[in-house]
Amino acid sequence: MSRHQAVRNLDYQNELDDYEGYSEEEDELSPEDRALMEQGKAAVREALANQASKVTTTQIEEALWHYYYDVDKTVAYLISKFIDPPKKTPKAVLESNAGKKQVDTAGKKGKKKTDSSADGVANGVGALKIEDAPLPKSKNLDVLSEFHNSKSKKTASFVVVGHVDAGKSTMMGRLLLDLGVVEQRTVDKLRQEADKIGKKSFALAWVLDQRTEERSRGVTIDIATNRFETDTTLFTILDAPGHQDFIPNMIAGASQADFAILVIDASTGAFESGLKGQTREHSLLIRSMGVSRIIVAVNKLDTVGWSVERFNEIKNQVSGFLSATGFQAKNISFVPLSGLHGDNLVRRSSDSAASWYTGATLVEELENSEPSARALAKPLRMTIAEVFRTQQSPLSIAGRLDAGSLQMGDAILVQPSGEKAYIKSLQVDEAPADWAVAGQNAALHLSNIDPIHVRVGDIICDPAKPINCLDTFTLKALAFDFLMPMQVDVHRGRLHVAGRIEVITGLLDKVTGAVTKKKPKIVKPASVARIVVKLESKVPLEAGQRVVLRSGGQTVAAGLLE
Ligand SMILES: Nc1nc2c(ncn2[C@@H]2O[C@H](COP(=O)(O)OP(=O)(O)OP(=O)(O)O)[C@@H](O)[C@H]2O)c(=O)[nH]1
Repeated sequence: MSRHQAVRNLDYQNELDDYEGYSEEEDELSPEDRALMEQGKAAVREALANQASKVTTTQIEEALWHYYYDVDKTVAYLISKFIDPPKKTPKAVLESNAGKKQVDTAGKKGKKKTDSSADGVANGVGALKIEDAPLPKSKNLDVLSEFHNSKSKKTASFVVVGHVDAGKSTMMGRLLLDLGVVEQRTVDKLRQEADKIGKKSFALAWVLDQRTEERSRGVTIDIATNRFETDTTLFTILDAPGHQDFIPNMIAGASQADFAILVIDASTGAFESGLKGQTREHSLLIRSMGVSRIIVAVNKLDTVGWSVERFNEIKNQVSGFLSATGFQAKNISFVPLSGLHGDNLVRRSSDSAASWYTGATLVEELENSEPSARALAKPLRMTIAEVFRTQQSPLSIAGRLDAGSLQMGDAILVQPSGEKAYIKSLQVDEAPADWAVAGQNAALHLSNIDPIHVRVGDIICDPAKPINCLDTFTLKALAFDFLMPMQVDVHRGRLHVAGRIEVITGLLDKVTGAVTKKKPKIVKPASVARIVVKLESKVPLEAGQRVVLRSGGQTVAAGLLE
C-alpha cells in the first residue's frame, strides 16, 4: 500500500498505528523547507539587529512557518509580539506551562513543544496559544458577500443508485465520454484491456474505476468522486455501489447529495428482480437522508427494442413506490435511455425506435434540478470525507461544507477530538481558493494539528460555535423493520458508531407528529416513533441531522435528530 493510500484510509486508530509512514522523524522539515527556514532565520536576525536576542530561535521558526517564510511579515510579527509588545498583554500570549498541555504552533504535525515551552519560560514568554498565533495569509474576507458577488457556476452533487448491474457505472462512464471529460482513446484502451479478460462490455464502467484508481495513487484532493460541467452547473457525481454490502457507502454518498439518479434495468426480468433487491431500499434510504429530487434513468431500453409499453409499465410501478416512499410527484422525472450507447444521455437517441420520446435528456434533467437550499448563514459544519497528505500539508482533509463558510487562515475545531487547527490553504472543486461556502466540496490543508486527532466522519466547525458531542439522543424515526430495545449501528454520513435503542417513548402520527401511543414495546415497519438511542462513545451530533440505524447488515430505521 502506498503511503498516500495509507493516509487516505486513516479511518481508525489501529490503521493509524499501522501506518508506518507516520513517525516522529517526519516532524522534520523537508530539505527545501529547511533551507528556506535557515535563510529566513538569518534574514530575520539581521533585520532585528541587536534586538534579536529578545526572541528565541523557536519563536522565530514558529513565526517563519506561519508566514510561509515571509521575512517581512515574520519580522513585523516578532517586533509587535516580543520586542515592542502592546502594553496590555493579550490574555492568551502568556501561558504558564505548569501542568498545562502546550498547543503546538510549529505546524509540524503536532510535535510536542517541550523544547519551545522550556525556551519560552526561560525567557519569560510562554508558548503561543492557537487563538493568538499569527493567522497564515488570513484576508479577513466577508465570505458571504464574496460568494454572492462571485460569478461562479451553480454547483450540485448527485448520487447514482440502483440495483447491482443496473448499469450505473457504464452510464456515468458514457456521460463523461460524451461530455469530453474522458477521451475516446482512453475508452478504446480500456476496451482492449477489458476484452483480454472477456469483459468487453465493462469498458465504459472502467472509466469511473480507472479515474478513482488514479486519484488514490496521486495527490488529488477529490472525495472519490467524478466531476463534469455544463454551461450552467458544476456537477459532482457521488459513486454508490449497488451491492448490499456497500449500503454504508451509499448512506455516506446520499448524505452529501442534492439529488439522486435511480438507475433501473429495463431488460426482461431485471426490473422485477431489482425491485425485490436494492431499488426499494436505496430509494427509501436516499429519501430518509433528505434527498427530495430523483431522476429515474430507465436504462438498457435497447435490449427491449425501445418498447414504450415497457417504459410506461416501469414508470407506473416506480412512480407508485417512490410516492409511497415520500417523493413528491413534481420532484420525480423519468428518462428512457441506453447508457451503453449514450442514447438520451447527453444527446437525443437517433434510433428511430426511440422517436416516441421527446422529453429532456438526462443531462437536461440534471441541469433543471435545483440544488437543496444552502445553509450559508448557519455556523460552519463540514463532515470529513477524506484524510490525506499533500505537498501543501502533512494533513489535508476533504469534504462538503454542510453549513456555513470558511476562509484561509481560519482557526477550526475538529470534533469529537476537540482539537483546533488552522486552514493554511484550501481548494474548492480542485481549484485554489480563498474561501468556501455550504454546498461546495473543499479540500483544506491544515497546520497545528496532529493527524491522530482527525478521522473520516469527524466534523469541522467554528471554535466559537462548536457542534457538541453526544452519546444519547432522541430520534424521530421511520421504521423500516420491527424496532424494540436492541443493538444498532448508527450512521451519519461517513460516521458510524455502535449503539442501542434504549427506550421507545411513543408512536407518532405520520402527518401531524402527535403521540398516538405512549411507550409501545415494539414499532412496526412503516410506523413513525420517537426513540432514545444510546451510543458507545460520544460523537458530534445535533438537532436536525439525519441518521440511519442498521442492525445485522439491514437498515432498520432512519430519522431526524430532535
Ligand atoms: N445492452 C445494454 N447493456 C448495458 C447498458 N448499460 C450497462 N449495460 C451492461 O450491464 C452490465 C453492468 O453494467 P455496470 O455499469 O457495471 O453496472 P453497475 O450498476 O455499475 O454495477 P454495480 O456497480 O456492480 O452495482 C455491463 O455488462 C454493461 O455493459 C445498456 O444501456 N444497454
